[in-house]
Amino acid sequence: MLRQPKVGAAQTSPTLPTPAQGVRFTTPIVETPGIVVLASWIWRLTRFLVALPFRFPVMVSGLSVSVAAWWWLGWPGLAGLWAAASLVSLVWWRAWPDSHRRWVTLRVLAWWRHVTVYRRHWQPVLVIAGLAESYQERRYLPRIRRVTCDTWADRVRVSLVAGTAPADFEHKVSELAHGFAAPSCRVTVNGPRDITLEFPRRDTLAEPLDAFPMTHHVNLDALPVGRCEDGSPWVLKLHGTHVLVVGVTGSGKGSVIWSAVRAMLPAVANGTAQVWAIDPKRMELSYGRDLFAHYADDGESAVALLERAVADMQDRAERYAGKLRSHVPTTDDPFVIVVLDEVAFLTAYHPDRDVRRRAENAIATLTSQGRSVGFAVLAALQDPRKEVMNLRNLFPDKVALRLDEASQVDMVLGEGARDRGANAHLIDPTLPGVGYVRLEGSPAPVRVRAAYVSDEDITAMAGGYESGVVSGGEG
Ligand SMILES: Nc1ncnc2c1ncn2[C@@H]1O[C@H](COP(=O)(O)OP(=O)(O)OP(=O)(O)O)[C@@H](O)[C@H]1O
Repeated sequence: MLRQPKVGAAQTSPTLPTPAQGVRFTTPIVETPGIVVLASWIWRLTRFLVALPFRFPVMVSGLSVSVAAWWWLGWPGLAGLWAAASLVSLVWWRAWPDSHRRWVTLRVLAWWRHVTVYRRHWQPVLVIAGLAESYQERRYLPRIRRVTCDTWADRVRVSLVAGTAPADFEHKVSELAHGFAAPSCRVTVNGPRDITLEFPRRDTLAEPLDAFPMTHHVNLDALPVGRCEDGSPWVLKLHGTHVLVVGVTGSGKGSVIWSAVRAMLPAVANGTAQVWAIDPKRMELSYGRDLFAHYADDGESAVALLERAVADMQDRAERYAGKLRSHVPTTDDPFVIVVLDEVAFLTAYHPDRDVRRRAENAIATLTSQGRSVGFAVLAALQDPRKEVMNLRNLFPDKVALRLDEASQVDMVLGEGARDRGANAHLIDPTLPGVGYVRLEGSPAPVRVRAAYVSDEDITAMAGGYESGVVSGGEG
């Protein structure tokens, strides 16, 4: 029989564990004398005033000079000083706009955003988002160390409360973005208890990008295919890797594939690269058929193409064995990129089991052995689930365009990508070509948009590469 507890034998409080002993010693409550409270306020004010010139040197010196001018020269002196400062700023802005933007405009903007947005809304947003911590009935908030601005985003450097982790912020990026009225939020870890929150001020990728001009220059390790959110070029490495582009229908997978093919054209034209294309939908790649060394559009011919690529790759590997450790594209041994539109057609949807099995074997062999001998696969896929495509981990580089479900983000970009702000499932359907990638050397996903290669561009490309080249231009 269960023992009934005696009335009053075990007293528990909701916040403290059950005491081990019957007699409890507690700290007496002592009222703080008024003089101590006052002294602490005076100390804090003095500390603030002493730190002010170090924290805001330009603002404090500007204010001090203005007060001095008013004190010694009166109102006309102050007006003259401000007129002279405005004139200098105007000349500076006209003559050296970049340095003016860096040293004046963006700094004033950062100060303004610090005061009117981040400091003002910091406490309510963090408390409501659940990022304020409580300990012994006191509330602790992460502290804003600094706000900086560049042309497109605000960066808020934050000191974390001891005992919390950057992951707490990574899980709340959506709340933070909405809380500070930004289109998105990204968390970067700088060091222990030191993170930066990046809030874009506007969507820099809202406008479609035209296809880049064709040039004579090509770098297979960095093909320009679009633009990153910060305005820098988005470059795709194809030589020495394999790339999987995932996105729902209409998300713009074709623009990534065509931008890559377009950027490769100089190498295709001089014979140091070949594009082998598989186009089960017969819509996406058939337009530029003349550009491809080999082309297949049904299950049998697609598998034959893949098996031929495997045979050529193995032949090359045999020739290189013991002599060469990496591939350099030449006309005898060109770089071969196998472009596979809707790879699931071959690996999951084709009615013939034998075709599915042979295709899967060939893709697995190419992706696991092709890198060092100059064979790469660039594949597009709509549904990243394992049942549909169980080879996705053989692709070292992946691009997540608009996806159906939140859970698919980590399937494509790897564990933790969604927590770090890669909200591919929330991409606006009116922005095809927008997606997230993980760039080399950085765990944080970057938002990108592929350039749009129109049907006319493809016709021009297929019609003759030389006629479309912009001489000397950069792609
Ligand atoms: N980068 C882009 N910029 C602007 N518009 C684009 C871009 N990419 C695609 N579009 C537009 O979106 C439409 C659908 O794109 P696309 O056919 O490439 O998508 P998809 O992902 O390949 O779809 P599916 O899987 O059905 O073939 C295109 O017809 C084009 O109008």
